[in-house]
Amino acid sequence: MSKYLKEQWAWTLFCVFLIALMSGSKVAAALINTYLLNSLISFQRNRFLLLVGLAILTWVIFAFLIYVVYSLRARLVQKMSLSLRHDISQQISGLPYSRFHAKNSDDYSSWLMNDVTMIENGGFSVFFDIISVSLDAIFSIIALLSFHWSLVVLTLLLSVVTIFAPQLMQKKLKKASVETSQANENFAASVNDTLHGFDTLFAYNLTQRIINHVDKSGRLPQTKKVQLGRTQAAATSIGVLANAGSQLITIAWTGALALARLTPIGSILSTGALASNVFNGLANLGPTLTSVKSLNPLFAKYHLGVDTSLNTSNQSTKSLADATINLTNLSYRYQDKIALKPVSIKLPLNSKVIITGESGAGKSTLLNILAGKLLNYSGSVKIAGQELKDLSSEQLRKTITYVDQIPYIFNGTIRDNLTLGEKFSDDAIFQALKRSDLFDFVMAQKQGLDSSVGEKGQLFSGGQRQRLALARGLLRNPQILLVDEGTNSLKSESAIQVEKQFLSLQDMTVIFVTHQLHEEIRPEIDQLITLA
Ligand SMILES: Nc1ncnc2c1ncn2[C@@H]1O[C@H](COP(=O)(O)OP(=O)(O)OP(=O)(O)O)[C@@H](O)[C@H]1O
Repeated sequence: MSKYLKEQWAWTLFCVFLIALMSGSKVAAALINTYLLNSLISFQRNRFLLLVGLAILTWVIFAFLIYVVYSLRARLVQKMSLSLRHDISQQISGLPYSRFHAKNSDDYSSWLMNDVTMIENGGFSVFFDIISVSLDAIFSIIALLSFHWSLVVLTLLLSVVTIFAPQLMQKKLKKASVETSQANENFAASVNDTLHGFDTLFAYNLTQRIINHVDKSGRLPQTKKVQLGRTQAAATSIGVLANAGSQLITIAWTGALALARLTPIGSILSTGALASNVFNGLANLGPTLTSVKSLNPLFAKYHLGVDTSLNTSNQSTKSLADATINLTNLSYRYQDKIALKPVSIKLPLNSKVIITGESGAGKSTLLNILAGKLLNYSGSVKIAGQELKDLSSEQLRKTITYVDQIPYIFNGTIRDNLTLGEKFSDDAIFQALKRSDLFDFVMAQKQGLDSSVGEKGQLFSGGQRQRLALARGLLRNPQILLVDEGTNSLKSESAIQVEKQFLSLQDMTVIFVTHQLHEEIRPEIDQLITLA
């Protein structure tokens, strides 16, 4: 966490300075009360009026500082959260393919949303709370010392009672909050399950089940929350009782000191409040420090050991000159399961290759290896004479483009989905759309390239989504284009047309995986590989 505080060190220091002023003015206001009463007792009217004015001024300054400190805190916390999110996303984006998929993508979203919110509330914000309560306690101790040393000793002794009294409920509180959190998790899982099944329930005219389910599964978390609320209320009552009792004892002791003429009588108005600052400060310090420390495992979780500078290392970033592919005894296994039996094939530059085979024969596995997703293969894959494992990821991306079997369509415009944020001219985009037979459809849209595709491309048909993904690949004009079942959603006639277009691409090696070989494209094929 210190990394993020250090990044904002100048503003953080300024904020700490303002918090010190805030604590100082709070304690000063309490001290003014002492002198107010003293001036009344000795009938000093002018001094009394002056002190009333000073008290008002101090409270106005205090209120103004609260506004400034809390606004600045909010800005600083947001800046730190932004930086933390940036670091986490940098770690995620630097993950190799297999490491990324070792986790569910929901886990990563949870890091970026839930965990960052937890750190924001339980770490960054709490840091300023710790400073604030500590300074309140320090200034109050100094003020008490100015009255009589015994008040400091008494306050510290009473602090022990105030700190430990609410802890009588600690065990019960812990149990109640674990049970509530568990009940919430179960509720969320159960609601998600029902909502994900909306289509099925709709098909059977049973969407009413959603209401019953939400009502029923929502009851337990409610009960647990009420229990938690009751335990929290009991802990608060005990805390308030201990605090008020301790304040009364302090006031009584101040009275005794005043009777013995050891402190001014007016101090009776301020020692209670000053002692309360110390009780609260010390009572809050322990739990807040624990809350900050409990975040350490979260920070450790994001350190995935990924060298995010890898992509910009001095490895070559040029595409390969002659992207001939040579596979020698290439095989792959998932743990003890063979996914691809050994194959040895040479695929010359610009050749048009179709890979077929039974389901499960390893067609997608072979493409995934060529796309650089599965690097722990056995045997050898050489591209332009270089082992695939040794190529930089940038070099690989510039040479090879992979079009997925189930392409992901982002919720944006047609242009966004094609360019993925990179710069391409409209002409290049149109060319790619023509090659994937989607040009006429896009032009018929009201806003052309800037028309929305809807969430996960739902405004497009399955075949159109696939053609959009093919156009995305073609736009990069790679030397090697890998297409996994790229036309399986298209009608036979359209599929043949798109496949022919692919196979006619002069300056590109095209490796096409398909279940169904259309006889019409056979003459265009240079190599037909059947995996067994
Ligand atoms: N992530 C994985 N973990 C374990 N086994 C896997 C994994 N992915 C694929 N396999 C297995 O590897 C074998 C080859 O799978 P692959 O997807 O390459 O076959 P395919 O020929 O493309 O099949 P299809 O034509 O049905 O898509 C299959 O037996 C499959 O069950």
